[in-house]
Amino acid sequence: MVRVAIIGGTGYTALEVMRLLHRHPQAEVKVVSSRSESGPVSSVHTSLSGMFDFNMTNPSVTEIAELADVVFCCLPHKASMDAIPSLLSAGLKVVDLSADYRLSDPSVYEKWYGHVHTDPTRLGNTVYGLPELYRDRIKGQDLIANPGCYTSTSILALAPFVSGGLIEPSSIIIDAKSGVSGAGRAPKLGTLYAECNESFSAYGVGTHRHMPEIEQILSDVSSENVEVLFTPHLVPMDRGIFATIYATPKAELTEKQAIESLREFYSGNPFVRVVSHLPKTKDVAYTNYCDITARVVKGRLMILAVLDNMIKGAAGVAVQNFNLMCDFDETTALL
Ligand SMILES: NC(=O)C1=CN([C@@H]2O[C@H](COP(=O)(O)OP(=O)(O)OC[C@H]3O[C@@H](n4cnc5c(N)ncnc54)[C@H](OP(=O)(O)O)[C@@H]3O)[C@@H](O)[C@H]2O)C=CC1
Ligand SMILES: CC(=O)N[C@@H](CCC(=O)OP(=O)(O)O)C(=O)O
Repeated sequence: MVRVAIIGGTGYTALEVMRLLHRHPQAEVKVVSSRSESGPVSSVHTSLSGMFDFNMTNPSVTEIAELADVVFCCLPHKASMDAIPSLLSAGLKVVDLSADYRLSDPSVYEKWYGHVHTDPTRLGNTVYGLPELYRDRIKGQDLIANPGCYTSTSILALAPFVSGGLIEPSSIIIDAKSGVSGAGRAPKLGTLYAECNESFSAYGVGTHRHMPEIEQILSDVSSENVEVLFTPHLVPMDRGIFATIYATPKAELTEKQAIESLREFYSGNPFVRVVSHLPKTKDVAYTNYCDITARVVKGRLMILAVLDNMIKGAAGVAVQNFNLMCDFDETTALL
């Protein structure tokens, strides 16, 4: 049995990690750490009643290392890189759900996140936890940088086409929409009910920090430098990401060929479903699936992809990475 600690216990992704690990036969959640709460886990996350009734605590790193083997670090970026070096030094394995270890260049991190990275030597040496692309590298690692929700949707949709050299690498436009839980549980003006309900807004136009993350990974799987225009939108629904992506094929491409390229690339990958219908966020809600299809319209390629931001976009892929790190079946607790 692998002993697990979860840090940032009151947050949304922590809740989803707990819900998934509850049915994991080889993992036991021993610690749920919180700065702000000390009562039973199930008093904060009432949907976990009867499942996690022990108290949240705020243990030291040494205490966590005595009680656990693997940490799911469910903190915001910046707080995460403050916590992770000492967790690793204490011999713990870590799945980091934040963005702190995803980018490989400290100066790119500083530019997009607006502060200096305090653990820069690990950037560029930490494996990006998208199993469909980096499965073999994830196995046996001590630290995994779990991908973002918009980024997973966009990268999974585009990887087959950029790696196959099928599209112009600077022609890509990603129009992405997220449910409100993507912004986390901490109260913010923009996610108050009266601000976002019955409203649909774009944000971070040209400045969103997921743009360099998408470009870094797509350039890594392609032989060319990939540049994208990425625009996120907030949609008044609880959960789900929908990405509509446009790109110019390098040579004539039929819809059948485009869908076939997706099918070939994801053959043997249990959590990417290449579908022929137009996918909906409800198709993947509460699941670890990413559903993708493609269309060719007026000679342009359109790729449409959906996933649940808190499962395949965060906690689900984190458990997938945990399974790979611990040499368990990748699908354990996820199907
Ligand atoms: N929500 C989503 O769909 C996705 C989230 N992510 C990433 O996962 C991470 C967690 O997200 P999510 O669960 O939604 O976030 P939440 O805001 O819901 O929860 C984060 C938790 O971290 C703790 N925390 C907050 N600020 C600090 C701080 N400054 N120092 C230490 N602890 C802090 C709090 O827990 P406590 O008070 O209990 O200590 C808080 O509840 C983030 O990095 C996020 O960007 C990634 C993909 C998708
Ligand atoms: C709706 C919403 O606010 N979404 C978040 C993205 C959440 C996520 O996946 O991001 P990280 O893990 O990279 O923090 C945002 O735009 O910042």
